Amino acid sequence: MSRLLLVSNRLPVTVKSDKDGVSVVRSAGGLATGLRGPHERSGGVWIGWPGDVSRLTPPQRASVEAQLAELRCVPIQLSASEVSRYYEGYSNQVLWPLCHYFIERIPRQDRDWDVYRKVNERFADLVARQYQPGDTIWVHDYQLMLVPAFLRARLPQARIGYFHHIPFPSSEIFRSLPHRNELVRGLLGADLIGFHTHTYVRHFSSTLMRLLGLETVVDRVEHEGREVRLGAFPMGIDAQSFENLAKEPAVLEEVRMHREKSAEQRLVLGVDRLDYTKGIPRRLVAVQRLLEREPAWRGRLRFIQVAVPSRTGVEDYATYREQVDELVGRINGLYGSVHNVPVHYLYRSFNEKQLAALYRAADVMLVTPTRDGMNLVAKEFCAARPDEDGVLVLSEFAGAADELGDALIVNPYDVEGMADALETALDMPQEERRTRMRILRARVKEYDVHWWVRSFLDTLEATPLAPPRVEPAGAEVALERMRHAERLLLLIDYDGTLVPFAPRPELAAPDAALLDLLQRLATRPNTRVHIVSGRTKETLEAWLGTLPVGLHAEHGLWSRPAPGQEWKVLEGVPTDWKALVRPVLEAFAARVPGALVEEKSASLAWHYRQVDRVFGARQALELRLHLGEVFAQGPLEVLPGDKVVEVRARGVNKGRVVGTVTERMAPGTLVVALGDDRTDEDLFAALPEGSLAIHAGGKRTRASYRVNGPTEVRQLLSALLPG
Ligand SMILES: O=P(O)(O)OC[C@H]1O[C@H](O[C@H]2O[C@H](CO)[C@@H](O)[C@H](O)[C@H]2O)[C@H](O)[C@@H](O)[C@@H]1O
Ligand SMILES: O=c1ccn([C@@H]2O[C@H](COP(=O)(O)OP(=O)(O)O)[C@@H](O)[C@H]2O)c(=O)[nH]1
Repeated sequence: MSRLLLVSNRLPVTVKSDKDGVSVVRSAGGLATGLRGPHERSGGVWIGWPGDVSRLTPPQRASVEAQLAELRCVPIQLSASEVSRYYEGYSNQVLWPLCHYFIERIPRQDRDWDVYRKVNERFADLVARQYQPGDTIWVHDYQLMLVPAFLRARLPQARIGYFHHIPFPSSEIFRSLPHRNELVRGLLGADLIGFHTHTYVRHFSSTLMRLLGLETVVDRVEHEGREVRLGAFPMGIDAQSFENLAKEPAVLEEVRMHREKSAEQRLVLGVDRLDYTKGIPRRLVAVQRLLEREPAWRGRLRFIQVAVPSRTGVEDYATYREQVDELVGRINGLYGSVHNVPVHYLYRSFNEKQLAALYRAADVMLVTPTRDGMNLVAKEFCAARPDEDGVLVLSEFAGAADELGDALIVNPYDVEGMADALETALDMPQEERRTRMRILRARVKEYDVHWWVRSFLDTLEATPLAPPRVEPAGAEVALERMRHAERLLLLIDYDGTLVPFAPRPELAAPDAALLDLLQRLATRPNTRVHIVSGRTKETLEAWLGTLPVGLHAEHGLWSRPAPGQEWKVLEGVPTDWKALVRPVLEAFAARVPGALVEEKSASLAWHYRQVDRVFGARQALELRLHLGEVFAQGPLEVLPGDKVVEVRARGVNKGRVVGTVTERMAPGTLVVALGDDRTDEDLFAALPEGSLAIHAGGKRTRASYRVNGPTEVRQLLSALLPG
């Protein structure tokens, strides 16, 4: 088992200071419990912020550090201003509302981005200092979205996982963020990116497509020559511990007291941080609605709402608190009596034991956030019900709803519907309560926090490590070999390699500098140049025909080895299929604005560069599936290219060119191939041993060298020329 380096904003500890000195106490939460075992067993460390220790004296600080080291925790020191801008500012006032669909709550000026970025970089520096080869790094949550990419730059070979604990919103929401691309690229530094639900994975995939044009194939995305995996790992709780608590005599005694106080009443419970995502006001209004429309429930219902103070330094939370206070007052004013009030509002935090007692005492648990990444309270309630009683009313917008379908699922925006669900829950026959609770408990107990940790780490361990990436120094090495070769044979692709992509195929004509470069290369001593392209022979002839280079069109179907010579075609390549395929491509072009069909002598291409990214990618996939089904065993190949789907006769590929041009090659010739897309991989695969393959771009490739697109290709080729 490799050492596990855990990285989170907060360390799983609390630093307490009193008259007896300072002590570092472990946190009780489920996440800390679930991760502690693997972390300690692996001999790894946990890196994060220990909280504000600025008021401690130097000896107290030394004591804290020693205690942290004992717990295998490595603290990062954050100044008060960093906490206020990176944590309270960017994390909690920008990313939090954004991911929970509250864009209107984001401040108009985003002043804290720079600090967020800087603190993320500091985290990465600290992790890199702790890292030893073979370690596994697991970064947690939205406060640290840039850390994976910062780490990847520092530790190209490291195994890095990231888990997003809050919702990942629809791409339509995410794209409203000014620094959206940096954040998404930050996550892509990881080998595995985990979310609670498939919906969040789907949102992240479409964000990748919309913002960066990256396509997810099943659960994989290619980015900068690496494969990044995405997955849904619904987080669980320490179910056994809640069950045990709920059976403890002291807890059962507390349960008895809760129930005794409301012997004639039904107990309804809500437990949340006081956060605007938790849907507390609408929940209160739903309770009010039930009392309003069903007088029989008045005096017979006791709603305990625990609201844990949270982010009290952020203004929105203070306003929200006032709103909740006011509502509670209004409902109690309306439906309270001298003997009791319907809403018991407790603005404070409870420990797990006290919570277990409340959970076990409740008849109905209301968990109705408007958005929630998972919601652990819902799961804790089930775990704390070994009596198989109690009804869970759960918002469809909590991640937990994907797993807990046997709860009463409600839309938290539909107040009337919530009042109905509350009434259904209160009236539910015992047998139904038991059946539902049994199923809920089975799920919560099996897929607990230990399962979650294991399944994420197992997937991360099974993810192939990023292949060693040849950075620009690699191109330097290639250049040295080219310079020292006795003879050079250059096989160069055109679009995406020598010229950048243009909106339409006919707009990618060579510029004067490129023509000059190719002319000078082709007349360099002992150097031969061949252009190997998917283009038609007419286009290559028109654009490059006067140069002293070999031309190979339509992926090697046509070849013209030198100027003045005849174009030769591969014999026996069928073209009769075009009449069948053309109408299909045309139909797809007609329904996809911006798409176009290009006809070549023995192939057809469906282009979608000018189509909306997400729609284009989907249609391209549909077209490929459709053609694949129709022509499954036929004489055709359907090739995905760069914003193009090409259909051509099977067996015609750029690899064929290699055989003909190297046939009478003089000894001491170094063959060098340069290309950017899938069709160039055929060329690379066919190269004789000892050749150089250079990929231009960020895709996965069999080439051993990589440069960054046409500008760097041209620089590399120019460096072969004198002066
Ligand atoms: O083998 P290549 O030389 O790389 O040619 C591949 C295809 O290139 C052309 O399409 C691509 O370039 C166009 C101009 O920049 C761009 O508009 C299009 O989106 C790209 O896919 C060409 O039209 C195809 O026939 C070639 O097969
Ligand atoms: O008085 C309280 C109320 C809640 N919690 C804990 O806080 C966590 C809340 O997690 P959840 O996923 O429900 O919501 P979050 O607060 O993370 O948005 C749960 O584990 C609760 O047991 C607590 O310790 N004391």
